[in-house]
Amino acid sequence: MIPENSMTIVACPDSFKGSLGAAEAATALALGARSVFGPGANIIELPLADGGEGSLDALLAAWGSNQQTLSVHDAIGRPATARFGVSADGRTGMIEAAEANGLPQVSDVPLQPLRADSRGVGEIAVHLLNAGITEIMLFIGGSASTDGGTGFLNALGVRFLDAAGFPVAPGGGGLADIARIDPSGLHPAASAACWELAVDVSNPICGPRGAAAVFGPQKGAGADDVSALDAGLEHLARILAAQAGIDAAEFLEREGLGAAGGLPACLVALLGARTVPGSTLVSEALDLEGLLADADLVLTGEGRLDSQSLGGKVVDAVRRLSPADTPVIVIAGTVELDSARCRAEGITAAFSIARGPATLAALSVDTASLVRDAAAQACSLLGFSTLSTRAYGKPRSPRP
Ligand SMILES: Nc1ncnc2c1ncn2[C@@H]1O[C@H](COP(=O)(O)OP(=O)(O)O)[C@@H](O)[C@H]1O
Ligand SMILES: O=C(O)[C@H](O)COP(=O)(O)O
Repeated sequence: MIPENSMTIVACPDSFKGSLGAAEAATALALGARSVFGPGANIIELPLADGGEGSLDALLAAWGSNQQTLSVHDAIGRPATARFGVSADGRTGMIEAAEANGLPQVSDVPLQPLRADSRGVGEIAVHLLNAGITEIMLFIGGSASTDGGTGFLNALGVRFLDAAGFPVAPGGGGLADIARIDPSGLHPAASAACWELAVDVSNPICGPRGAAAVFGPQKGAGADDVSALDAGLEHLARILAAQAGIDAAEFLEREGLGAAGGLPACLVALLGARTVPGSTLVSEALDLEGLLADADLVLTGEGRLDSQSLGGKVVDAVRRLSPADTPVIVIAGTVELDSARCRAEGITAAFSIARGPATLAALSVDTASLVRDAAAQACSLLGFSTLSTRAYGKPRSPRP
């Protein structure tokens, strides 16, 4: 064991999708580091998320608060239970939208791409507003709905009416019938609240890269459904832009509005929500930059380290927020980036957990102990160079 009393190590991985949660991964990295640096090392476990699944757990862990649950409706209107969080000071509420409108929650029945809506997410928001919460963070993605956020706003009291003055059908299938949006019943605390919307994709609301064309098929939409949903979203976006005094052409092309079936569209136009990349909102909420500032070593990880990892995912946030002279080690199931690319991108080194040829199924069974061991291997080498030179080797990699 290499003793090092003053060393601070931050273990801040994403989950290994399908095989290990972020909290378990952080613990495995920490155990690996501890086995090398001993009990004196200050090891901070900080499970992270990129705004998708796991974001609620990451924030609850960091806030030290318990999850709460609420009876809501799932994407097809069935009773469901959704988790959400509230910060210890009671000011900030946190919603992981897929808890209510997630695709997995409705995969026990045939998918209903035209009917599915985001009402249940809005029901959580209403509960938070009723509790006096003034800041609401929404992590969206993995949704079953393509309704442009109309279900959400409807839960908050906004009415979407057809030409005859009747409420349109719920879901993306009703969007084309909207003639008028009536905000007169909007929850009284909604406009004054601060809405932060963490988007997991940068697609616009409609068009070939839009919510319906790109994500509709995974929600069960066939070609005709995609056309109907896309036309409905464009129609909605034009009405919203006109109502909110936003330039329609710019609104139709704005990045991120196509996340979670266009859910941001209504929130941005009617509630003034700010959209941010998911990993950015998680990092800000956890003060990742502040924690990394004091680190002597940063250990992170995820299932697969590839080019996508560098585009707004956890590893991207970690490498960008780590001080330039702090080693950043990635432990991953699959490492697609070679060493030159890693160094060029501000990752000191990346190691796969695989010790030899293995199937994903085999690696998945034992991921925690493999992560722990790979972390120990990396720490042994770093500890050796650190303690023998006291210069830490600081392999200067340019942070982008
Ligand atoms: N234990 C594991 N061993 C090897 N590869 C893994 C393991 N767990 C996940 N993966 C790989 O990582 C992929 C998921 O990547 P990940 O980085 O976790 O999620 P995402 O890319 O969605 O952020 C899986 O499809 C699989 O190929
Ligand atoms: O449509 C959605 O819910 C997402 O923004 C994209 O979904 P995915 O990240 O689960 O593919």
